[in-house]
Amino acid sequence: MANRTPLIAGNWKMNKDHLEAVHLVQKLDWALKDAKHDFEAVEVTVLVPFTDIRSVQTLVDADGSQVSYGAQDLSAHVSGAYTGEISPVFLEKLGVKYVAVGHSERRQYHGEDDALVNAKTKNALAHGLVPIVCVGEGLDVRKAGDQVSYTLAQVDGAFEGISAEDAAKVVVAYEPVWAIGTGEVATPADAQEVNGAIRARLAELYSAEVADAVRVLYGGSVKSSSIAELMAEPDVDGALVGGASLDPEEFAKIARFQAQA
Ligand SMILES: O=C[C@H](O)COP(=O)(O)O
Repeated sequence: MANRTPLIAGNWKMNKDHLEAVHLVQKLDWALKDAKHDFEAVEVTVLVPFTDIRSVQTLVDADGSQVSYGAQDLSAHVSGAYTGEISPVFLEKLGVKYVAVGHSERRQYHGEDDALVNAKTKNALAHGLVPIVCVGEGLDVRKAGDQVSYTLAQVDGAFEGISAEDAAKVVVAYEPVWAIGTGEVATPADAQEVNGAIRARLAELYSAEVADAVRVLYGGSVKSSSIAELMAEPDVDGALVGGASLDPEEFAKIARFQAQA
């Protein structure tokens, strides 16, 4: 895995209000502290609903927690007449580190295309946020055997016009849509095939150094029982975890994949 620090990111999706968020982060923090989790070795973050961010920030600050927090989306704009949108400036002021961009649920239910994903990725980078750019194919594409070309086209779109310096900061999450929330995990070989192809494409678009720096996560029904074998693949640098991130003990186990007996 070269020198990349693995990242375990929990995407809560539209779950947990701001009070429940405090409890969940507190329990996660305790579980990780009990396990003497080495945050230098494996980074842990939670992507929470916008309305939870302030509460999570207060808790993390008060507890001196090393769990970072982030958002699940951001606007492609900075300010102005964009009703309902959230500026990266607001997120940055709340201490947000990571922001998911182009999650398949945004692409599917909100019509987000590669151009918008690209604009949001640029906006995040311009305001000191680390975008977690989500890519991945649906079942029809997988059945046709076109998962690599389909996903690489999304990568090309997301990175269009982004400098090498900025590209090296981006996190990419490969999430085959057929494995999201279905209990169906891609095999480690499936994940490696596409994650490896993403890294190779970054080397073509930029350089071997940039490709080597970018963390490429896997997402889709990740559990503590599947994380170790996924992480054993050379191009899987962590996980974007949905459902299992709502259970603090389970999520802490996923984050400690290296330490598990
Ligand atoms: O962002 C997370 C992914 O959509 C995976 O969700 P899941 O772990 O519930 O399948």
